[in-house]
Amino acid sequence: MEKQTEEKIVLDEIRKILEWEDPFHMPATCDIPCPEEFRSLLDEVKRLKMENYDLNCALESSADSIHITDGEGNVLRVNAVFEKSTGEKRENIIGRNVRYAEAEQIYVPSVVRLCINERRKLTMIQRTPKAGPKSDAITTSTPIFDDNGNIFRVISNARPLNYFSLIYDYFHDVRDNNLDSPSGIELSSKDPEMQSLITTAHHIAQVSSGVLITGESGTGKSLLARYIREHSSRSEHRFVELNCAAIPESLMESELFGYEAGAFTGASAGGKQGLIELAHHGTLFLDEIGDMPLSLQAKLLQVLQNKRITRVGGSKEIDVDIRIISATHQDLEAMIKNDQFRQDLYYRLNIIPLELPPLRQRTADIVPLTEQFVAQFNSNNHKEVVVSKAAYARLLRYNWPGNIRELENLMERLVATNRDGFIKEEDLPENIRYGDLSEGLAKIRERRATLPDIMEDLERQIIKDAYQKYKNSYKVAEVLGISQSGANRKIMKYVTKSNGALKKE
Ligand SMILES: Nc1ncnc2c1ncn2[C@@H]1O[C@H](COP(=O)(O)OP(=O)(O)OP(=O)(O)O)[C@@H](O)[C@H]1O
Repeated sequence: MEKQTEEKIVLDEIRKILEWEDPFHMPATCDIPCPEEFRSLLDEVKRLKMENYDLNCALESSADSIHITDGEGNVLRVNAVFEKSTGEKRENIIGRNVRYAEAEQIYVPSVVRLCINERRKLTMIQRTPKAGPKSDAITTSTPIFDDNGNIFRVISNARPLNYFSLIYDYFHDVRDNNLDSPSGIELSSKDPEMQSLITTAHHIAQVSSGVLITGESGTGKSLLARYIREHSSRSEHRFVELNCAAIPESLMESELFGYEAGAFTGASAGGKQGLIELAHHGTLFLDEIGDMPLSLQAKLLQVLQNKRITRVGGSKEIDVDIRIISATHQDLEAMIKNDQFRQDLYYRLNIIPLELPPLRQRTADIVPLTEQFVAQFNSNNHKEVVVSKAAYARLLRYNWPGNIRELENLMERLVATNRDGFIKEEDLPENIRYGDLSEGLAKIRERRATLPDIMEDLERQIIKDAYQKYKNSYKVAEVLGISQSGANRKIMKYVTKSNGALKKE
């Protein structure tokens, strides 16, 4: 056969394959009269057609909305879920730029646009004002680079937020207010000061400025740091934590900056990345920053200024992009006055100060937090313990020097050791039932109680306790060293009032 005729036959065949709608019944190529090399070309075209069919099926049957653009943000492809969730027909969006979609409120902000600007993979919540809040979706846009480092494609996939709430409901039975926290860090409060702090934390999560969290031990500084990270655009990247008080000074430098092979005796042969390097593009949480030695404070300041580090024993400078959240229970300003903390570093770290109030100033949160912990430990221990009203009253009066951690630990112990399903006043430790002298003094200082209030409180507890134990006023009088009539009067005052009539002795 003539070469030209052969080529025509093959070209016709290729056209047929490409136009074939039903991939399962593509034309057979074995009986086409042509040389072997052309036949294998036809087979390759068939294979590509089939592969394209598979990819289309994958795209169209994906549960996520899929959206593909070129490097300029011009939309090339979207799938059926995209059409369904945005209400936009594909022919209306394909060929247009993502800025059009933003201007038309189809999706805002365009994660593709931000991804092209920042030249990195981004995950963010993308709102869909035109289609309504039900279609707001968590969207990941991934840039694909060509050999010259230019963005060639941006592939985005999005899943509506209500999908995550379904999963949440499945595991937690009930929804609560904290679903906006993607990986489940919950921060809620009934205390107005704390509520405004949570709102601020939410807002400032988006910027990369340094945050300094202050507050007494156990107030939730680490939790707040994680919460900020979770709501930031860095949430896809690492959250690296260093407790400056928990690591010896001699190790802290290599821990933070890493080291090159053979930098010091005992250094591992291949060298090691430091925490700052590990946190590249992410968040570095420096807990107990007040314990960072002065020499390292100077080095940390350099990192913040130059955005570069050099490993211990190395000379190469490595670029780093980190956000630092630091926390302390110490008074850094006093430390600056005593030359224990560098003022210049303090200003760098403290661009956004967040002060966590102690639990004793967030009394509105004591009951909800107790309920939350009891529910959590009930579920861990397969129990259904509840807290009595009187016990709550005690918890509310206590000074909570150990803050939320103390409350959490106490509830863990009380639930685990509980036998009758009821946490009563007398199950609480003595310091909570009676308070201690310093608690009383603090209350007086803060004008939350007067001396007579505190004395009466103490007396009430002592009488109630003794009566509960001995069940009659004679014994109470004897044990407490008071007259029987005095004991009777006090029992009438403190026990009868709350318990109804005194039992006949
Ligand atoms: N708002 C909150 N809701 C529920 N649990 C909380 C809350 N805040 C703190 N906690 C819990 O209290 C405990 C102490 O919190 P965290 O470790 O964050 O405090 P901290 O201020 O960093 O303590 P430290 O100063 O000792 O490092 C943790 O177990 C944490 O999960």
